[in-house]
Amino acid sequence: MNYILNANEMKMYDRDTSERIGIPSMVLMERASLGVVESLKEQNLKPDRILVVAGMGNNGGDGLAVGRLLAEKGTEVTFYIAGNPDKVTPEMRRQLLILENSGFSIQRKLELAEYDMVVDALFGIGLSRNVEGEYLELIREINNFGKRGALILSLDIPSGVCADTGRILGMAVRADITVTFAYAKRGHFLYPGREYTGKLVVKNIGVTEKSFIKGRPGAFCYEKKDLQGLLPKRSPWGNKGTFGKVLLVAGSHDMCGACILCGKSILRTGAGMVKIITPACNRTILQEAFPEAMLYTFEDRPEPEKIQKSLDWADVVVAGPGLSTGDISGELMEYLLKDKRCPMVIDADGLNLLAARRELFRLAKERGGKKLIITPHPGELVRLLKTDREEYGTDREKLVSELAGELCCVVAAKDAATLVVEAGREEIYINTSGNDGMATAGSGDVLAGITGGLLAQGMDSFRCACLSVYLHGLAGEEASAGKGRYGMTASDIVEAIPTVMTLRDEDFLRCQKTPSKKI
Ligand SMILES: NC(=O)C1=CN([C@@H]2O[C@H](COP(=O)(O)OP(=O)(O)OC[C@H]3O[C@@H](n4cnc5c(N)ncnc54)[C@H](O)[C@@H]3O)[C@@H](O)[C@H]2O)[C@@H](O)CC1
Ligand SMILES: Nc1ncnc2c1ncn2[C@@H]1O[C@H](COP(=O)(O)OP(=O)(O)O)[C@@H](O)[C@H]1O
Ligand SMILES: [K+]
Repeated sequence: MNYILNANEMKMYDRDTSERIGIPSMVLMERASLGVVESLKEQNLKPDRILVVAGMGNNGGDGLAVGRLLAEKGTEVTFYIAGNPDKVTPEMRRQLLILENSGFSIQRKLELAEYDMVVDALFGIGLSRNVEGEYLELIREINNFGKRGALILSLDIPSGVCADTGRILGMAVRADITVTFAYAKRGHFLYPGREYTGKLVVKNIGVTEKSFIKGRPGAFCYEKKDLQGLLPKRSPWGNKGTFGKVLLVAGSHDMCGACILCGKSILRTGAGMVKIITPACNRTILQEAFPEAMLYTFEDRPEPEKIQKSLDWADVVVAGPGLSTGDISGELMEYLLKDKRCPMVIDADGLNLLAARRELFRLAKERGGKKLIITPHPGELVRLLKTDREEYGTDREKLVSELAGELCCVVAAKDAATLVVEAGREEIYINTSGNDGMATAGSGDVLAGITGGLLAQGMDSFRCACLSVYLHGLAGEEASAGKGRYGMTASDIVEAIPTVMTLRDEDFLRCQKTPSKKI
């Protein structure tokens, strides 16, 4: 697990490290710059001629120090500074003095020569408003150097990207590599900032969790090395009942594929059994395409006793994929929501039904608590909140939290960077796995299946939703590695689930012994 910080958190921890713990900020700056040089070495990058574009803040200070360290190693460095000298920070002033004392010249007019690399040190996490005037021109120039073939290295965050939201404040540098310090920032992972960040490298500079005394970071993500501690334990003497029975209520006359994609994902994730409630027209195709599933198929309308019996059997309910929003589906959802015994995952048309019928929304809210996970895509989220896409674009995190609060549940708000939020929990999960190949029909059904499969193995709702989203993204990456982002389909994502959940035997055994991580 890794923390993802906003600008205020980073400033607070930087300050604590220098003022309370006592590591001088010039030392932190030197470590940051040494980290940048080290990361160039790690990536085998040996630029001969570089341009450093520095602002008057501490990000600029990092830039001058990086340039100085590279010059020591023989790189030809051109230093350029922008901004009002009256606003220079003490650390940046000191860096300027060091350069002056070392005999370097510093330009105030940009030299349009050829460079192998441009170091973007104009703004870091201190950017607080839209970029204008001289800065706008500079960012355009830096991007032009990039278009002409120079490698663009951003320090901490590409200048112009908002560290808290990933929004572009006027215009931003398009980096090839961003080296950030201590922890990744939200803007590195939230779009469009993620696209501008390029390859992200995080370097330790001496700021640690010891500085979290005034509050922990509000966001985190998972990494591959966490899987061992996160995957549900398997009992060696378990049977298919031990690993969970999932009731999948999905599919309709024209949508059978959703049952298959979702149902297969449930079993591929390790749950023991799946039973599908779906219209009779889907019976033959399901038996052929998905022989592992048990079925209750109905002709005109499902019998309440049969639904009841299925609910008695189930450990977890997944409802919605391909369900359609007709009256029969509405009735089915009502039965499912009224039975509050087992945890439930609602996706797709299940959510559209909640949005269209306030009574169902109310029933969902009543069963909330730890027992409900919803997985809306942006369109479903907007429908549920009766808002519009414009508001979604303005403050997505606020809307997702609002929805979690209203339904008292866990929301996995799907998007290119999926967020997971739980009602009453301050910490949010920001997903970092996956790629645009996953924007393909049925991909969401796979996520609903993974979530149901993990929930059936006894995971807590919030951790289950975070892990499901992460695994789903990893399976998407695996699918694109094989089929490419153009050609991959949701079925490829299903088939990739086992690969991303496979631990080497020794890791698997260790995973059984390590207690599950608390977050
Ligand atoms: N001890 C520390 O504080 C450390 C800080 N470090 C670096 O310091 C950076 C943060 O430094 P600062 O807080 O000085 O901030 P920045 O260097 O990011 O720049 C902020 C400066 O730009 C001005 N500004 C903000 N938005 C503007 C706009 N749109 N147009 C024009 N001017 C604008 C601000 O008023 C401020 O003077 C980090 O990103 C990181 O690179 C690192 O050296 C690690 C240690
Ligand atoms: N550009 C992207 N990068 C990463 N993940 C993506 C991207 N686009 C879509 N996804 C993921 O793909 C899934 C699409 O789900 P959804 O829209 O519900 O598809 P469907 O309705 O076709 O099943 C979501 O989990 C989403 O997070
Ligand atoms: K920068």
